[in-house]
Parts: sequence; structure tokens; C-alpha cells
Amino acid sequence: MASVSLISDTYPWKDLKNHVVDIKNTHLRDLMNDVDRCKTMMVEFDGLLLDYSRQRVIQDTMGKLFALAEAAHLKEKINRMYNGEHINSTEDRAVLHVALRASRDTVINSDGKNVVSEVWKVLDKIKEFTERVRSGAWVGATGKALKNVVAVGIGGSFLGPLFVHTALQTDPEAVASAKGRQLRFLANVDPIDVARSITGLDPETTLVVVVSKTFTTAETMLNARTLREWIIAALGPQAVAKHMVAVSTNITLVEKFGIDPNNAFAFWDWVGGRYSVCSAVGVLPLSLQYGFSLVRKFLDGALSIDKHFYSTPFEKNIPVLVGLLSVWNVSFLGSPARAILPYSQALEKLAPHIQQVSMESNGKGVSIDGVPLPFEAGEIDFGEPGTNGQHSFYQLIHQGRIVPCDFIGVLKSQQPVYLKGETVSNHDELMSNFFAQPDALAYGKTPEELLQENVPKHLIPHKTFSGNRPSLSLLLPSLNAYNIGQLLAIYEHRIAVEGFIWGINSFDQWGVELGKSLATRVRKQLNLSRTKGDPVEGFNHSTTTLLSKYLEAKSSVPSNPTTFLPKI
Ligand SMILES: O=P(O)(O)OC[C@H]1O[C@H](O)[C@H](O)[C@@H](O)[C@@H]1O
Repeated sequence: MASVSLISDTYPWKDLKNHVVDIKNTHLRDLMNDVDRCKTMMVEFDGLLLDYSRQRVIQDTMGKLFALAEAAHLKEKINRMYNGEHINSTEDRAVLHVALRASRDTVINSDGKNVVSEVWKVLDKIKEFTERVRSGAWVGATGKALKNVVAVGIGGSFLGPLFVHTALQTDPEAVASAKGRQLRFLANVDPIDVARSITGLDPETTLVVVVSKTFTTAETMLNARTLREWIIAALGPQAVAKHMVAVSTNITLVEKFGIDPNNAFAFWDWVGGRYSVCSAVGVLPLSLQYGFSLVRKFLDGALSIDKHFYSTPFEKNIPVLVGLLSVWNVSFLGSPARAILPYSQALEKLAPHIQQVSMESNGKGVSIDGVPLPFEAGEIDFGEPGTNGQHSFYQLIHQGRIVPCDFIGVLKSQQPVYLKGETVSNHDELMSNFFAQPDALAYGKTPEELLQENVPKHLIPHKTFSGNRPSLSLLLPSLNAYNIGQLLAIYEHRIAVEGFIWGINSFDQWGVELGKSLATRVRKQLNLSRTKGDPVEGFNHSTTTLLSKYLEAKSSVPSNPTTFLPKI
């Protein structure tokens, strides 16, 4: 591959920069009238429909974006990812989350090994273990079946599984398979999160799954020790073997912690934390809750998109199209943010998950070769399910800053409701908003229209909407496990496309390290001050003042140094 150090030095990038002025002279109100244009901006695949006609693009723009993809060697980069090459160069690792959902007979070699057979060894182990737990063949220390699971983990070891669990929770098939069972998550090191995660649970019927790629993450390890105490206090130390299992790449540390390595479920350094929901990180807790066969459907949905992403020409390739459009919005039209607006409460945890996938992947300041970027990469992702967001931040989206929006709608509700005498079903009511909002953003409202509506003159500036605000709409057939897998993979690959175009390494995360190392110093100070009365030293005036105030309150120190757990 010819080496291009910065994409911004290429002709297609400069061509797109020059093209911005053409687009600034258009308005979505007019672009939407061009039916031929709109027809080219609809893509259907495997039950999904993507409509990007409300993006600020014309066909010419798309041609230029495809040229940009070529200049960035997008296809070669996708191939290198699927071929198991070490594209995460700063950590010298392959990036193979696609192998996690591959079918059993697929061969993907990385570092001389077929990783797919490794994946299936763990999948088979998860299937066998979760069937034993769910059937009651595996029992706790007092002989009772384990009905409840607390998954302890943070970041990528938490957000993806939480998203999928929340999305499945109201799916009828998932409801049936989860009957009588509970799945909870413990992520924050805040003891309040400990209290919440165990409230109402009995250690006798609870299985704790400690999820950590490294098995060194401070928050997770303290939370794991806390729940270990909770189990030991109730059932004695021998109960740990029956009530705690682990998911990690570091089986040695799992064993050191006191968890039987036979009850550890492996994954590999070629699975990035934020891309790990399809490994044991997500598959184990989700299979405990919903059964392995339902979770396999989720993996199959992701696999369908993996194949589509790999083999479909860019013009019809959903992750490529949405990725290129994001680059267009961020790097050329200057939008720093993206709103993720699912019109389904089941997708309420989509935005928090995508925040990590996107912002940890693409929040970078240098190219993959370490050259400072002369442009901003990455974007700020946020979102809320519609219609809740409409009663909150949509004001800014309509009349304040320009934020490209992803509208995600579902044809069939997981939980339909219709009340006799109502004009429409409850889902139709929700979806009325899904269909109306993108047009409101695109078309706006002109002063002339307001005058015709007899709006008082002094209110006209306040009620004017400039419109011309871009969005895309994605329609899913329903929200079953398969569709949830599709949605996940679309975002994962979209974010990879953005990073490939920007020429950054989307698979490392050095930026999270600094805060962690500074916390170590503070922890040491707190310990010395609490146990020896040492004064706060070596911090700036601000931190010294804040730390001293915190220490004065003595709120969280017991008078005698014995373990205590939440009293909720
Ligand atoms: O799974 P773990 O090793 O415990 O890591 C949990 C999280 O730790 C860090 O914050 C990383 O930046 C995340 O990418 C990772 O998901």
C-alpha cells in the first residue's frame, strides 16, 4: 500500500474542502424535492432500510467521498482488519472482533493460528456452563440454583453487555427465556453502585461474573473484592468457587484472585475492550440470562453486517456510507457532535455504549504514524430515546447548534399497545415523531410561512427555524436479538471507517491513562492521611484545599478497621 501520511494532504480531501461552498449554497428543502436524488440515497439490506437523503450531500458529494475512501485505502484497511493483521500498531495487535461472530467453519488466521476455532471453544464452554446454571444442575454453596447474576466490569466490560441486555429485556422471546432470572451490572467504584447492585439479592442464589480484559482495572477489582466479601460473609470462603466466575484475557490473575480457572472464560488481546460484547464479556452474562441460543441470534445479526461490510460495494455498504457521511459532517461541515436518537426505549443504552466505541476509538490527536493531525478527528456522541429527547435537548438541535442526527426507528414494537378509541396505537404515536422530526430539522420554518399563519411579528424571529439540519434515518424490522446484533455491528464498523479515513489508530486508548496514574497519587495520600494523620502534600493549591476538606469530613472511615458492606 502506498503510504500517505495525512489524508488532508490528498487531492480528494482538498476537493471536498472546495466542494463545501457548493453545498453551502443548497438547502435540504430543495434537495428533498429532487426525487431522483433521494432515490439514490436509500439502501436496503437484510430487512434494514437506510435513508440518507436528509444529509447535506448531492450525488457529486458522494462521488467525492468515495474518492476520499480510495485515497485513504479504505478497502485495503478493511481487508487488513479481516485478515488479522496487526492494524492496532501502537499495541502491536490484530483487531478481530469480527472473528467473534464468525461461523464455526470459518478460518481467520492471525499470528499463525485460526482464531475462529479458539472462539468456538469458548462459545461451547459458555453454552455448556450456562445450560448447567440455568437448568439448576450447577448449584450454589447451599444447594440452591443460581437465579441471579451480577456482572462486575467497567468500560468495554460493561457498556456493550448493558446495551444488549437493556435492548433484549422487553423482547418477547427474551422475556420468556429470562423468566425468574435477573441480570444486574456493577460498574462504578462508587459504593452506592455496590448497594444498588445487590439490593434485594440473596448471595445463596447469586452468581457473580467478574469481567475484565486485563483483570487489573482498579474499579473492577475493588468491586470484585467487595462482592467476594459479600458472598464470604454470608456463605463462608468455600462458597467463592460456586458463586464467582470470571471473563478475562489474563487467566493467571483470575486464579490469583481465587476464582477456579476452570470457571474462567477467555478472550484475547485482539479483542478491544469496547469491541468485546460479542466475546465472553457479553456472551456469558447474556447467555446466563437469556440462554445461549438467543445470544447466538444476536451474534448472527452482527455476522450478517460483518459480511455486508466486507463484500458490498461502497455505494450500497451501510457502515461505509454512514462512516463517510460522518467524516463529511465532522471534517468538512464542521459539526463536532452526533446525536443518536433511537425511537425505542429498548435502545436507551445505545448512546452510552456508542459513546465509548466512538469517542475512545476516534478521540485522537495524531495520525497512526504519530503525526499531529491538522484537523479535528472524532465526534461527541450523545443521545436519548425519542420522544424523551424531544422534551429536552432537541431545542438546541432545532434552533441552536447544528448536530447531525441518527434517527433509529423500528417497524414493529416489542410490546405493542393499542387503546380502543385512540387515533393510533402507542407505537404509531411514537413513530409519528420519528417520521416528523427529520423533516422539521431539514425544512425548518420560514418567516413567510409564519406570517401566513398570523404569528405576531415580534415572535417571528423566535419561531423561525432555519432548517437545513442533516439527519439520517435507519429503520429496523423489529428489535429482536438478531436486529440488535445488526445495529451494534453497523456502529462498530462505521466508527472503524471514520478512523480509517482520518488515518488514525481507532483501536488504542492511551488518552485514558493519565487520569488513572494521577489517581494513584491521591489514593496514596488518602491512605497516609487516614492512617497516619499525614498532612496533604505535593498537590497544587486547589487539590490540596479540596483534599483537606474531604479528609476533614472523615465520612467514609470506620472507627475500627473492620469490613462493612452497604446497609440497604
Ligand atoms: O476490561 P478491563 O481490562 O477491566 O478494562 C475496562 C476499561 O478500562 C479502560 O478504561 C479502557 O480505556 C477501556 O477501554 C476498558 O474497556
